[in-house]
Amino acid sequence: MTPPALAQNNQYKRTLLQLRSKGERNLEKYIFLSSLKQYDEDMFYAILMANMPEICPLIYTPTVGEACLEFSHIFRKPEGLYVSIEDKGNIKNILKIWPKKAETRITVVTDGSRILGLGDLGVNGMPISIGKLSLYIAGAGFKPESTLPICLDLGTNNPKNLEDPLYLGLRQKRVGDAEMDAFMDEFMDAMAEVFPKILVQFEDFSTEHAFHYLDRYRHTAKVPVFNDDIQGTGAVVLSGFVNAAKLSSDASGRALTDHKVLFLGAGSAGVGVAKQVMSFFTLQGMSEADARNRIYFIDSQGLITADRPKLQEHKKYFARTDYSGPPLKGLSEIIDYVKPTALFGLSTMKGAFTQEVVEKMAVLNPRPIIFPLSNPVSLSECEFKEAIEWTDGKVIFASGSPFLPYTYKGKEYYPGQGNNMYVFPGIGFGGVLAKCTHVTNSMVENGSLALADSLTQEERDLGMIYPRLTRVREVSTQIAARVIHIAQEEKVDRNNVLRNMDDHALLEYVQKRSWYPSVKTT
Ligand SMILES: NC(=O)c1ccc[n+]([C@@H]2O[C@H](COP(=O)([O-])OP(=O)(O)OC[C@H]3O[C@@H](n4cnc5c(N)ncnc54)[C@H](O)[C@@H]3O)[C@@H](O)[C@H]2O)c1
Ligand SMILES: O=C(O)C[C@H](O)C(=O)O
Ligand SMILES: [Mg+2]
Repeated sequence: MTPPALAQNNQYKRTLLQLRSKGERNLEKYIFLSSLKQYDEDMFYAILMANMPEICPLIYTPTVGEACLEFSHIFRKPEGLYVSIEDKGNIKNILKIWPKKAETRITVVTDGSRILGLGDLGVNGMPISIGKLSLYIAGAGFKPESTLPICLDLGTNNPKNLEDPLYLGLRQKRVGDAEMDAFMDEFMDAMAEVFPKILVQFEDFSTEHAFHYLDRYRHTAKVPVFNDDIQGTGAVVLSGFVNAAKLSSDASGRALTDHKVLFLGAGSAGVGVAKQVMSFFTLQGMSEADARNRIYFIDSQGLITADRPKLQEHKKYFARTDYSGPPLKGLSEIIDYVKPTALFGLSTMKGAFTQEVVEKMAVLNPRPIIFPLSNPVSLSECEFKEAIEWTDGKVIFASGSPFLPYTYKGKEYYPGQGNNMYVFPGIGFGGVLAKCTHVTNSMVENGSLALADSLTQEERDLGMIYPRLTRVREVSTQIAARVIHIAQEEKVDRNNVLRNMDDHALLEYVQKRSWYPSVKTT
């Protein structure tokens, strides 16, 4: 008989106590949880799932950013697969080393070149792939053995890495584009051969490569592919905007079609979000051109206009053709010109939403929508507390990284977390269960709308625009079911068993296929 002191529930409480005894030392908590995952996976997921708001920021954003910065120093044991440029010509054999080939269904692949807003971290980006896959398991119900974290080592341009004697990756500068293309083509072919049932999520590639490889593979690869920073972020922000715009319009009396969105930051995330946010307008009957017209972009040089010489390809679509005055540079003057109802930050510029900027938004709008989405929290364009105080509690807020609720003038306010973690687990799970051949735009868009619809009345009454993190499994199930439905409509599904199921039956099917840890937490 198990002695009472070793009963599973006590071991759960004991492990939590050990974790919490580390106080504010979040990186140590990350290391503790990472070791726990390696020696008692069930306990790790039980703790994560039962304490999502507390543990998620430790294994994911923002602490995962610290873990990446320190990865070559805190590394204990490999948890994923590294594929290096030196493996070129032999990638298939490297992939075959992975022990659980038959079970593998989902991978997160990064090349470490743009980790959160922290820049090129090389193979120190591996914790991003690991953290995202932990959320695929806890958030959606993938079986742990079906997940494969991958970090590609194509060199690094970060001098800190190159000088660090403990750096785990290749000590060389990044290879050029032609060499990278050839490597990626071989890698993608090998992935399809070794893991024919896999769905590939690209993560934290630098902006040009993020767009390039999504375009290159999304229609042609033999396995389904999506880019989380472009499409996942687009989906999560569209969802938050759908709910925020209604709240804002209720206060202002403005039509939903009158919203205007100003973006600070025109990288893969900003442009990905804008493309998705366009469907907010087109779903209300606006033309593509009119929807695009509701969106303005600022990059490091100011308002993006079409007459700017040498404009990067991914910025051209949203470049304004209706402004011809002297270049507008400062955020504050651009707000005066645009008069936006919503301000989104994907700029990696800490504090860019200053008091002046936020107050201006509150003068223009009875309920301004302000989303500082840059990660980790140290790069957030503004803090929740600031946004509440500077708008006298009127702001509709979502940030990329988590903030705590804040009490202002006796009322408690809840920040939204506009982080792709709310959607990628459900989109991936739906895609894999449907055995989809491709991840289509409509699957992503509907995943987003399912998230927007998932708010409970209690959450709506509190003015929330995203569901509570404690409900992420339930919400991912709804997203996954909707994604399967759309995959069927678009005929990219291959799972005949699901074809005749109605929405209720699909939801039940997804629930039944979700994995849970066996450890009891209560
Ligand atoms: N919330 C989420 O779920 C989520 C998802 C993806 C990315 N992000 C975050 O978005 C940020 C951007 O990611 P990215 O891939 O687009 O990176 P990126 O580096 O390609 O883009 C940054 C953009 O910000 C602009 N910028 C830089 N300095 C500026 C300044 N002073 N003024 C105005 N614009 C400036 C750049 O010109 C560029 O257009 C990162 O912090 C990332 O963590 C958040
Ligand atoms: O990793 C995150 O927290 C979100 C996003 O994918 C990012 O790159 O910032
Ligand atoms: Mg990312």
